[in-house]
Amino acid sequence: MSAVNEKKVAALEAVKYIKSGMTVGLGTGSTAFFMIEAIGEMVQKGLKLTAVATSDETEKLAKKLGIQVITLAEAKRLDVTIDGADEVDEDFQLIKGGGGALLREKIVAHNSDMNIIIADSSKSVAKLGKFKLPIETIPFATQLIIKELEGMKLAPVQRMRGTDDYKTDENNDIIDIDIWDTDIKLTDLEQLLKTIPGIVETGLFLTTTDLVIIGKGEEAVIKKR
Ligand SMILES: O=C[C@H](O)[C@H](O)[C@H](O)COP(=O)(O)O
Repeated sequence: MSAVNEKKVAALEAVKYIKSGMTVGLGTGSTAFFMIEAIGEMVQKGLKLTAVATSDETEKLAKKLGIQVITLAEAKRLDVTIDGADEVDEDFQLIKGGGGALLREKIVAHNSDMNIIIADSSKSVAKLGKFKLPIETIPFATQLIIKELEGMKLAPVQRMRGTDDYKTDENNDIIDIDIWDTDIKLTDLEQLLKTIPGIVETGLFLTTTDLVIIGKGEEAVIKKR
């Protein structure tokens, strides 16, 4: 079965956790797309909910499908957030941010009572780091941060869109780094990166995930923390 179908299988399983009256965090990306589409159909059929979007792209899609989008400040707290991931390991640790939405995604995850990650089977890994870890940086500091990360042997590469610097929804830069060979523990690496002024957030989501739903063939494999 194709990755696209596995994404859909996982998404359709995840939306079963949504109940009427909930405030739902909507993730970003090609897997989250199927979840948002399914929620749109549920809303069309009369389900009442409010949603907080993790990116401009998601907000646009949700509104188009008739989902009521509110701000995080209005929501105050979310019942459940459903989002994709670039990699997920057996300890519910993730790399996210392949689509550049990691900052708002991490804020929304932090403010949710439950976080469900949906992914196709290719995202499930024994060890994180084949996927380059995105980190979001303030443009003022980006070039110096790149130098610092080079010194840490993390092979930083600034993300580009054509010939321009890639910009996030918060108008920041993304640097993708290679953590595969690092012997620093992920929790220590996260802490270390966050001590560098100008690094706003990293794509390491180490503690927020409660439930992982992997589409494997026609089946949805559910893993609870
Ligand atoms: O910035 C993007 C998000 O973290 C996505 O959830 C992640 O990149 C996975 O995206 P996709 O479902 O398209 O593989």
